[in-house]
Amino acid sequence: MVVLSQPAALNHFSLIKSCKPTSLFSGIPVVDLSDPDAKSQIIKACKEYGLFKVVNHGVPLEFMTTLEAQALKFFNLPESEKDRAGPADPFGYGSKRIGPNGDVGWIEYILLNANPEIISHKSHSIFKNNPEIFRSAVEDYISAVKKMTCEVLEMVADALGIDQRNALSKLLRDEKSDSCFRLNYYPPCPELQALSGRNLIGFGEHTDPQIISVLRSNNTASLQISLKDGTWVSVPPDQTSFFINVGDCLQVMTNGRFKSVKHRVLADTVSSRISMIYFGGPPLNEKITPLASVMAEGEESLYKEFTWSEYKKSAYKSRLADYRLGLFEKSFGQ
Ligand SMILES: C=C1C[C@]23C[C@@]1(O)CC[C@H]2[C@@]12CC[C@H](O)[C@@](C)(C(=O)O1)[C@H]2[C@@H]3C(=O)O
Ligand SMILES: O=C(O)CCC(=O)C(=O)O
Ligand SMILES: [Fe+2]
Repeated sequence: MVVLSQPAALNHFSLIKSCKPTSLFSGIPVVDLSDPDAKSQIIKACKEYGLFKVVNHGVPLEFMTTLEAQALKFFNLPESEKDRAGPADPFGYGSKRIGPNGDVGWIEYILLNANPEIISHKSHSIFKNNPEIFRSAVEDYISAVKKMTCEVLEMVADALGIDQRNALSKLLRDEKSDSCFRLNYYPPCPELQALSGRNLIGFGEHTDPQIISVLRSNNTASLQISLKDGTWVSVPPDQTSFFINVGDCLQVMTNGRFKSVKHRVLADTVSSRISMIYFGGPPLNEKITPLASVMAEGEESLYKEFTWSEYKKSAYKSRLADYRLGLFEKSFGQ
């Protein structure tokens, strides 16, 4: 038997993986939201990649940099202080463990309900021991990103020929919208150098369960997506833009036309990564089913009927890399 020796910091085997070297992918679609043709470019990107970058998005740069600085301040606190805002069950501060079913990553994070009333609540566990400026940076950022996301969803609805332009955006604007927000911090891991050829998993491969996810990160090229042919490629970072990806619900609502993209993050030896992601989700009781106007005549839904609450419950019983939509697919011809 060959025993691989491993630095103590990495004594969790499932953090280490040998991933094929990836190249920086130059094909990520870039959509200028002020371009009159933006909506058709978005549709094309959602079908081909399930991910695109947006520029001219209207979110003030200052909101991104202020939140990044506040988040770094938090992640640089002593562990004992950060732990006062944990554990993540699912909301709160978490370290290494992702979700309730044994997934791990080289990561620290804060997961929050994105509802403005919950964030502004005085006794919020994350903010009660942290400066007020942190809370207001989160509030400003989420509200601007949510507005931009709703505009993008309105362009999507328009381009899909849906009568009601707000058919998708109203799910995020609903006061019962089950959206969440995540601040991820991936510390550098110098010990990784000793493990030549192997990689350290920051956030393992998965798809996002919600409708849409909007990510902003610092300048690290550690986010990867899986292309249609299964090849993993690295997403060239851009700290002034957003990367928007299709979630499982939007895949279902377009009856599989849009792809919920598989993605992951690998940690680095020298650079730390910080990312902030808004996950736009529907109210819990919302039925997730293909939108009538996207369906061709006689086309059947590829999926069984379910509510977001049912899907979410099932997602929280799954492991990160599981193909969660599989349980909800109709099996034809069997
Ligand atoms: C392992 C898990 C973590 C996760 C819930 C799950 O059981 C499966 C989906 C995971 C995910 C991925 C996207 C988002 O980061 C997230 C908040 C979500 O809604 O689904 C996480 C969940 C989590 O970290 O709690
Ligand atoms: O941190 C990142 O860049 C991506 C993390 C992610 O995919 C997630 O939180 O769902
Ligand atoms: Fe994700």
